[in-house]
Amino acid sequence: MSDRSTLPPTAYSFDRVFSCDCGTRQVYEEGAKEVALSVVSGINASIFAYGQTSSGKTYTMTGITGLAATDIYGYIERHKEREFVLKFSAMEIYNESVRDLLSTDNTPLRLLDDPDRTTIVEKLTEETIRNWEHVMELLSICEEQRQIGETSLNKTSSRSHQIIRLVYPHLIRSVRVNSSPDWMSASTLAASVHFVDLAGSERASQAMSAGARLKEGCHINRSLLTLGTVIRKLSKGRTGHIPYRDSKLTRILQPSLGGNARTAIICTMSPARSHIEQSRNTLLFATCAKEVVTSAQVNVVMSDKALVKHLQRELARLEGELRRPRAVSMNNYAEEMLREKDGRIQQMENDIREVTRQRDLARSQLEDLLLRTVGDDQESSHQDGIFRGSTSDLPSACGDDLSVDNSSEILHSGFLETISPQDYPTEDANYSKNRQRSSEISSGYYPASPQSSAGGVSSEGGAPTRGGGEFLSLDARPEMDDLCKEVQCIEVEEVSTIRNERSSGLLTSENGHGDWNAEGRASSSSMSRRLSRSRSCRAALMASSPCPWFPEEEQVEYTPPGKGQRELCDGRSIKDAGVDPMMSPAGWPEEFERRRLEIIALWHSCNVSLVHRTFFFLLCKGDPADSIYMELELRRLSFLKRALAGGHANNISATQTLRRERGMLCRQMQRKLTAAEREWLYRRWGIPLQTKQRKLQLAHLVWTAAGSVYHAGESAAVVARLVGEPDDTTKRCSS
Ligand SMILES: Nc1ncnc2c1ncn2[C@@H]1O[C@H](COP(=O)(O)OP(=O)(O)OP(=O)(O)O)[C@@H](O)[C@H]1O
Repeated sequence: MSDRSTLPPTAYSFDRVFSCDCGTRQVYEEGAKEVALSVVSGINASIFAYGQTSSGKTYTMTGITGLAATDIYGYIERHKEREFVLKFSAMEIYNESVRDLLSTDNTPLRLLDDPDRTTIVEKLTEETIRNWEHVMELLSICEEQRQIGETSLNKTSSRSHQIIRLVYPHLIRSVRVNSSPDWMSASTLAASVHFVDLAGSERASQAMSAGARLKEGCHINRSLLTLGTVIRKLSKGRTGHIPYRDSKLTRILQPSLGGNARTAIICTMSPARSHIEQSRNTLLFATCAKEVVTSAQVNVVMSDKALVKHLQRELARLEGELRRPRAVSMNNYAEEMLREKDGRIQQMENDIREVTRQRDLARSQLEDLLLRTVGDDQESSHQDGIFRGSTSDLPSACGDDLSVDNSSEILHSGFLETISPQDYPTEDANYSKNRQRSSEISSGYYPASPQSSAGGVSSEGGAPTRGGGEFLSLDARPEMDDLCKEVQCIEVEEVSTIRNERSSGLLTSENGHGDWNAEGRASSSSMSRRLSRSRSCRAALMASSPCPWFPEEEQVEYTPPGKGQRELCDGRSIKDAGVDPMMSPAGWPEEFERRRLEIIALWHSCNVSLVHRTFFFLLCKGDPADSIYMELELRRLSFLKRALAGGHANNISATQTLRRERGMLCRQMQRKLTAAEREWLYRRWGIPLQTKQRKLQLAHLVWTAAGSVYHAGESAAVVARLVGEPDDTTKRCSS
């Protein structure tokens, strides 16, 4: 008794079952066409015929191959937009040798493995199809070339496995590949369809083979046995080793059996009762084959050029994606930076415009002021017969009407006369007197310190001469000019002209204290304005200082801005001239002190020229009109400070200039001061007389305290003494 579980099933189910009288076309249409035409979509296809000898495999496959080829070619004809190449090749596996059916050369072909795990039949002929007739011609060639032999069952029994392959690479434009978001402008699909007519699967005994036929049968059965094993294993789920390589048939058909292909297996059977065993085997084979699952997919093949193009596009896309988030943030950052820069540039432009406007305004006011004061002075000199008077003459001869030139000169002569060797601190009486005097004079400017009064102005001191009051020697001038470059110059041609005019009697002073008028206003447009002169205007240019080197009369007397006195030299009101109209007269002294301290601190931090500091300091003494110049200076220095902080200005250069300037001061001490004067200065500045580098020390002491008005005044006095001369002072004090 046999075990029921080992018995073959009595019923089988398949996709299609065709009867004996069913035509090949129907088999093709219902069982093979769809699979065969997969190739035009880029999917590999395989159609097998399996069955015992003489069951009609060759008959069926010949028909199906022809019909499929016709349909494929027809499809190509209907789709002219596709560039295609249809290639035809055919081989047979006879006695485990692969032979090219399109070649007369019977040399067995080698099988090679390629990296895609497919098997390549080396040197297999591939015919490019020209037309449908060409396909038919090639099919007939294959039929003729195939090994056939007579068996007991089939006079023309196929003794080999025939594989006809149609390779269908074709170019398709605008297809979407692998659900990629990018449409490829062109892609090449490459697929092939195999038409496999297997040799008969009968047993040798049944075929009653002998001799050569028996040998053939052994090989045939070996291949079919391997095929059956592969199919059976694949039907169980691809676990374990699949023995594709055990036969050439399974090696070549590997992609069609369980890989990337749609496969149709047509099993043929003989209705004869005598073949029931073979029929059952065929049914079992078919049942297993039905369980095999393949993984067919569209095969996209690109040319190197297309591939490079595609990869470049893909690379650009990925780079773009990578860059996009950063680009967005970078763009935001860059935009923010640009906005900030634009804002700064705008601010700087506004500052420059404002500073330029105020500079021009101040310059014109100063020029007017100079015209008036110079004229005043010259007129006074003419009237009193004093062109460059001594300090002793000043109170009586000039009174309030000191000109800039004379005041500057007096500044120097006052120093030399006042700080004459006999007046030096060795003269204790004068020293004490001067201390007292200086304290009085320096009200509002200097702290009452012993030093501030040391060597004070000897306004009561007789009639000193101008001994030693020489100006810079010629060889020192270029150096000075160089160092004073940044001090803006007032062009004094006009002043000279006026001097000439005045000397010819065009301008006269009405009195020593009151207003000036221009008698020649009709002949001189520049002088046509009635120039009102106030003590405040004069003070703006007076080199007055609490320093003891300057006479008492030179000290600026603070004039609170008020009605009638808030008028500038050119007759404009302070408001018109840019002075803060909101500034109350009462608040100006405090504001003046605040601004002056601020300016001194900025000079220090910006390494501003000592000469510039000196003249500015000496010029701005608290007159309300000074607010213009001080505001201008503040803006200029603030701008410079920002530029230095931002690296837009050369601080090193400024430092070097400052160092050279101090060197110049050191040399000027030797040139312009007597030994006694120098000694007095050393004592005053606390420099031991035994020190070797006394002059250098002093030069490096001036203008070094950023927060002391007193120190600034002392420094200004020293520098003015060393570098100043009337004309230079006038020229360089535009700011
Ligand atoms: N459906 C059919 N209609 C008419 N004749 C058929 C049909 N199928 C097969 N034949 C005929 O049967 C004979 C054997 O067929 P075929 O050669 O195709 O068998 P086979 O399975 O290929 O045999 P083998 O394995 O020995 O090559 C042939 O003469 C063929 O013309």
